[in-house]
Amino acid sequence: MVARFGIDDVRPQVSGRTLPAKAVVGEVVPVSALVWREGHDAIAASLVITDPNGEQYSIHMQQEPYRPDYTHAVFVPDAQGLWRYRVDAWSDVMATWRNAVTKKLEAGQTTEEMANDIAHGIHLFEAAIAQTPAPDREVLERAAAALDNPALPLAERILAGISDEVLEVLNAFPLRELVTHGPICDIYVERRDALVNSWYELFPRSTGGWDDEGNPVHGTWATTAKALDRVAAMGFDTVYFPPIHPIGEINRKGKDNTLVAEEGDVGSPWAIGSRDGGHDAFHPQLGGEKEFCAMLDHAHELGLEVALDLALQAAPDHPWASEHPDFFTILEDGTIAYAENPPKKYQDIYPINFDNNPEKVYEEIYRVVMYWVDLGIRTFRVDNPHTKPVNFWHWLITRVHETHPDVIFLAEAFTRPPVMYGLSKAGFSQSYTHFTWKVSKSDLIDFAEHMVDVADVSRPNLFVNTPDILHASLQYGGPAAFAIRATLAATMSPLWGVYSGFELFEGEAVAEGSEEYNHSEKYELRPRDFQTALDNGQSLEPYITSLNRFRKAQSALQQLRQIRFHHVDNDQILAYSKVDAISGNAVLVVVNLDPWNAQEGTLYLDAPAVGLEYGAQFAVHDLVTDAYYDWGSENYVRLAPEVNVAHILKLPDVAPQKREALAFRQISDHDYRP
Ligand SMILES: O=P(O)(O)O[C@H]1O[C@H](CO)[C@@H](O[C@H]2O[C@H](CO)[C@@H](O)[C@H](O)[C@H]2O)[C@H](O)[C@H]1O
Repeated sequence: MVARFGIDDVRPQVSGRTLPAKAVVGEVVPVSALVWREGHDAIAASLVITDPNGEQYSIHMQQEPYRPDYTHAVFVPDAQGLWRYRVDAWSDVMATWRNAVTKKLEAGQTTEEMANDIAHGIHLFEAAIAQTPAPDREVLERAAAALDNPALPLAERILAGISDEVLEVLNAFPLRELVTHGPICDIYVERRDALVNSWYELFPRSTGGWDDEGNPVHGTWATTAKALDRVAAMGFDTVYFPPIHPIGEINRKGKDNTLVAEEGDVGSPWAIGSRDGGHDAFHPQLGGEKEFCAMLDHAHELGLEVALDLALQAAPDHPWASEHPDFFTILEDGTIAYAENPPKKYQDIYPINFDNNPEKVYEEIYRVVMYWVDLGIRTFRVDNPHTKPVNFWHWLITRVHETHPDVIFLAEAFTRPPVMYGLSKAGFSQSYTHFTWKVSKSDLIDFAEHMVDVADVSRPNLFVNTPDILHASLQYGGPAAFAIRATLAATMSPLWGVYSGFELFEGEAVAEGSEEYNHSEKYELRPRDFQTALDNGQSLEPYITSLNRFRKAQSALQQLRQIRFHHVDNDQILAYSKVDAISGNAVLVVVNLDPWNAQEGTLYLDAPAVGLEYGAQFAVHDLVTDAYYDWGSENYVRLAPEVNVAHILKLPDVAPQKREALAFRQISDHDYRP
């Protein structure tokens, strides 16, 4: 249906409004729309918000000065749950009148010539007064009285009706005619940790240290608890454990992914299930529920959240294989096919067939998830979600959120963008990304700008490494490469992650051209001596701790919806700023992407992008070195990797009146989606 006024390209909206957009509590959510009408009369728009309790309020939307069809507003949800919003367009009769009388006055028209305008204005004020509560009403009453006073000079009468004071009241209590409702859009608001969080991955079984002969000892929940102290001290928020369940013995993998395990090989923890139990059981050497809960209590005391792995597959000796053969695909020869993620082969696991007996499979997985939720787990890292049906994930996440809306699901979806974003749309709170493979300046810029573009749909968790991904830049870049990647991940996105060993600069691949670690922890115990490395000054721990501290102190680094790149005349130096539209906090990050050589250049600051005037002179504070510099629009920068790979500069806070505009991403005419 064609309505009275045009309301197009309303954002955010996801999949034709069939799914909610994403936000978290306290996040600045920009809403925009194209709002238009015929002729020259004024049109205005309101953002009508409904919170999860059904309370409604409305925000006046701003028109872009030179493109009046483009309107925007921001709002900040303050509670978890499903929010709704709508853009309403309406005839702004007061603005139409203001525009007419201003022009006529400027053209020198007389009181007689403007008699109809004055009479019309008085009627409009009467209508506005009738709907405006005291004390604001009195502002309008005074203006109406002046307008209606023939003893006053014409200019004085008109100016009383168009004063800033009157405008302010009319913005708060607009006089709307021909109100046209836009479509209703949903926004699902999660807790803040879904957006702002730093993750650390460790294998609990590797926390046992060594015996007297120097052989690794299998970790327990008690040794894991001890390991958490260091993780918390580095400022991480979430510690993620690969699967903690019994590991299959049939087809168990040996060291470095060999297909035959030797005596004593511990196997891959993703090969879940054995005679000791399946997805709701503990690996017997780690300890049972009581010990696990003690570890969990300790984590919570440290302010750490524990994330578990949800890997929906089964070792051939998983209880499901005998109790629920209908969970799997039986081949013509009666065997079950092992799993693959081409070209990788997972000979030690069976993939689940979600279509054989969906009701039973779905319920069993829900039961497993709720077992862990009931023990106090609120975050799951989901293994390979892109190899399972998306409608299953939507069902599972929605069902879990019905009783536990605070549960966060991170999708390990290293896959094609439509699949990655499809999973996010279906309900995943966060997603792994292709960040590990983005190393050049241009790739990083494209990647980061794209993150902002899809912020309504997907929250990227930038892991610098994983047990599967040791990128070549870390294999050949030396310690500075680790510092560079950590800086980028920790400052580009409010979510970042580190897999253990990164701080020790572990960078040896199993083979030339491979991204697999040598002596991969996926197949053997890997205790680490973090303290000696730290004592010898051979650890990235202090820098990682600083990065996490900066992230907590600088709210600009806690938002995903805004990033601006600044030109540097050197392809090895990347500069970007981030601004928090609520506090005005602004940070500029300058990174040397070359781990081996000092790089220098001139940085041309896009001053308005950080709320400054062109040509402004100001002081910046380098959080990394604690140095202060005087900066302007052109700045010499030099970064030597053996000293520092980056400046993380605190800029002057953005003035309150400029903040909202910076939060709002300008839609270009090219970007217009009819
Ligand atoms: O397939 P991805 O690259 O996304 O990797 C994830 O899932 C894998 C399968 O669960 C997992 O692979 C590891 O466990 C397998 C099962 O035990 C084993 O066969 C593989 O050799 C081992 O790498 C991978 O670690 C996980 O991140």
